[in-house]
Amino acid sequence: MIETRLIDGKAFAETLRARIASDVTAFHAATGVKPGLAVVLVGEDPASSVYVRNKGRQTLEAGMASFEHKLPAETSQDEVLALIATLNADSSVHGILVQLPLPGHIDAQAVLATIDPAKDVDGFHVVNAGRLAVGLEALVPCTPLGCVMLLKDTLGSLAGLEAVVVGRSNIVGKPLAQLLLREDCTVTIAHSRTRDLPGVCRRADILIGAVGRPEMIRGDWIKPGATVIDVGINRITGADGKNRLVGDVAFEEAQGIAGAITPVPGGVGPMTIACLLANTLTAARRLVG
Ligand SMILES: NC(=O)C1=CN([C@@H]2O[C@H](COP(=O)(O)OP(=O)(O)OC[C@H]3O[C@@H](n4cnc5c(N)ncnc54)[C@H](OP(=O)(O)O)[C@@H]3O)[C@@H](O)[C@H]2O)C=CC1
Ligand SMILES: Nc1nc(=O)c2c([nH]1)NC[C@@H]1CN(c3ccc(C(=O)N[C@@H](CCC(=O)O)C(=O)O)cc3)C=[N+]21
Repeated sequence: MIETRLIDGKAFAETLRARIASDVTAFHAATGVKPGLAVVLVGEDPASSVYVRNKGRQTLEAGMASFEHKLPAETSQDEVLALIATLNADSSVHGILVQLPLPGHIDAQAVLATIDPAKDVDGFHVVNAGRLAVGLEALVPCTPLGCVMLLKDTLGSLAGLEAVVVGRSNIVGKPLAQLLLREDCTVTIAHSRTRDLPGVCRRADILIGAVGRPEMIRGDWIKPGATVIDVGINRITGADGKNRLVGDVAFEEAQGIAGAITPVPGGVGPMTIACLLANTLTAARRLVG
């Protein structure tokens, strides 16, 4: 039996936010500019509302300005594009985040393409995705960035390690695979058509769950001693009738097998917000020059 280490994303994120806050103070003193983050939320997704509220509070705590644009679900695509054009032109806004998913009548790719890549703190614009892919300086998606920070803190160098990323979305799986490649991992991206997923996962020194299926990754899919990063945020109703959050990994089963694992909540989620603030400061620095 292995003693499984808990990777405390919440504590790591608190330390990171404190460092960002002091960097913001120094940046403001040197330039007179307060970094500003604009968040655009279309419709009333309850999970998104929680995320937006947490982000807003932590943005202010970091000494940044927070601009929240909550639009009704029936807002037209043209209205959203017009708002983004206004934010692109607003010199007090250094970061723009459009909360996903958007309502079905809005083309998310068209919306993301309208964001000024220099203000694209989610790193979802094709310019930033392309720059990451070819190894140029880019704004990097927050969740993957947070995952790699936790991995490097836990393992030191990642060079040569076998990494398996389960999930290939543009917001998590694909950019995370790019970052792991940049860290010299040997990367496998698995998805819903992967054959023998348990066997593929068992090869991993670093196993990432980014699927969105509660506790799909079982204990016996984990190589003993592997480092497990659980990106999944799934709200389920427990046997007691109460709602709770679980990840994509069967956390209890992983105990005694994984070398280290992130919990849900308290793992990757808080890192996402901290990295969003870090990206906003980075964007402000580059925009102000
Ligand atoms: N902690 C955080 O900060 C964040 C957490 N999340 C959470 O991470 C999870 C993933 O999010 P996201 O990437 O947006 O999700 P998507 O739904 O966009 O992508 C899910 C991926 O998982 C794959 N998949 C689905 N079912 C299976 C299966 N049975 N076996 C293998 N692969 C499967 C899909 O494969 P295919 O492509 O073949 O369909 C797809 O590539 C969600 O729980 C989400 O809430 C997301 C963002 C931030
Ligand atoms: N444009 C865009 N960018 C995103 O980064 C983005 C998005 N859209 N849409 C939704 C997903 C999801 N997401 C989360 C971020 C933080 C927590 C988080 O802070 N979770 C905490 C608390 C969760 C709780 O208790 O409710 C935790 O896991 O400990 C969760 C989920 C970002 N996403």
